[in-house]
Amino acid sequence: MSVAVVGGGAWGTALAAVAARAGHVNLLLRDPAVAEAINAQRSNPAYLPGIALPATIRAVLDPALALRGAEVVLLVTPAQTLRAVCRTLLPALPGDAALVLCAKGIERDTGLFASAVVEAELPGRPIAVLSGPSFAADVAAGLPTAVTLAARDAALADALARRLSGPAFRIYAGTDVLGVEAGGALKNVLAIAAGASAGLGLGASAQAALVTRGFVELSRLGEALGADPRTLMGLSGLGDLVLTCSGTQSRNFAYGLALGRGDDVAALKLAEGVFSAAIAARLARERGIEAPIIEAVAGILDGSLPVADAVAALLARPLKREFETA
Ligand SMILES: NC(=O)C1=CN([C@@H]2O[C@H](COP(=O)(O)OP(=O)(O)OC[C@H]3O[C@@H](n4cnc5c(N)ncnc54)[C@H](OP(=O)(O)O)[C@@H]3O)[C@@H](O)[C@H]2O)C=CC1
Ligand SMILES: O=C(CO)COP(=O)(O)O
Repeated sequence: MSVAVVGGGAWGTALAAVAARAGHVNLLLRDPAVAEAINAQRSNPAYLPGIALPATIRAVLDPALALRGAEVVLLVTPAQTLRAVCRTLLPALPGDAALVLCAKGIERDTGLFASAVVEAELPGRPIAVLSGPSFAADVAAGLPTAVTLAARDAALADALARRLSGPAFRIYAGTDVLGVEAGGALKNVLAIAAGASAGLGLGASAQAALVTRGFVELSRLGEALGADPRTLMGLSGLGDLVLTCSGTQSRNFAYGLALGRGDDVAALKLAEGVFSAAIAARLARERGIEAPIIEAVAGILDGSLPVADAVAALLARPLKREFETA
């Protein structure tokens, strides 16, 4: 299967590097300087400095050139850009190409996950989602990584998992599209909370409590949205939550850390949780799901809740059972 990747940031470049080990890959991006660096120097200094890329990646600026003959197209731009990117690609997209959606977020104006956005913009296309605990730099460097790829069509998921896996990049196939998307989007919001806790110096015990109670919120909301609990317990849910809450290699954690320390966040890298927090809180509220950590992150980000007050509010919640027994 011939592969094209849309988005030459950290994750698009890393996924292109894996896919290019099994054959030529076109990488569509929009910055001529990055394209030149990839094609001439086999590196992406803007997004993955110091990592050597395979010669079988060709960086391309023209969608028609990049997508010609593509059987699999990975969409790897930020979640809020997905709708516009679909519209840009439409004229050049081969009719039967399978689309693999790699962004982790919720469209903030609509509350839709990536698959629903793409189904609306490019109806009738074969769609899969890829998510899981995987830092781009680790994947591009060939370090062992495992992620999930889900498509409603199980045979498609299996075929894509085989094509896109690499010697150290293991893709587990599944069919729970919504579950994979929910875990990927919600863990980013929770990682901001974990980072803020670290920035406030609340200690390792608080961190563990936040991750654990955060997972309860991810599970409750994910299940209310239709996710299979086993998916939420898997790589794209619990697995990615643990990774993203583990330290500053995560941009979402780093963003929360800066908030907790009272530092300026303006120049920080992409943190998808910033864009998903308010809509995640709204989705929870609409379904009557208690999600105090997600609510707190949304309040901190919209400026209505000072970070210290968020901690006080979480600690002031009434004591209750950890879970209800039958
Ligand atoms: N980095 C990681 O470790 C992982 C990231 N992800 C997810 O992948 C998605 C992308 O992240 P990542 O690659 O890291 O982000 P980066 O910030 O590293 O790169 C974003 C890329 O998207 C491009 N882009 C941004 N806006 C548009 C637009 N409107 N139209 C076309 N291209 C656009 C940028 O182009 P330009 O340079 O021209 O601005 C850049 O190439 C996110 O949802 C993230 O959560 C998932 C797993 C791991
Ligand atoms: O999704 C990721 C790891 O699985 C990357 O996390 P950040 O976007 O927080 O860096």
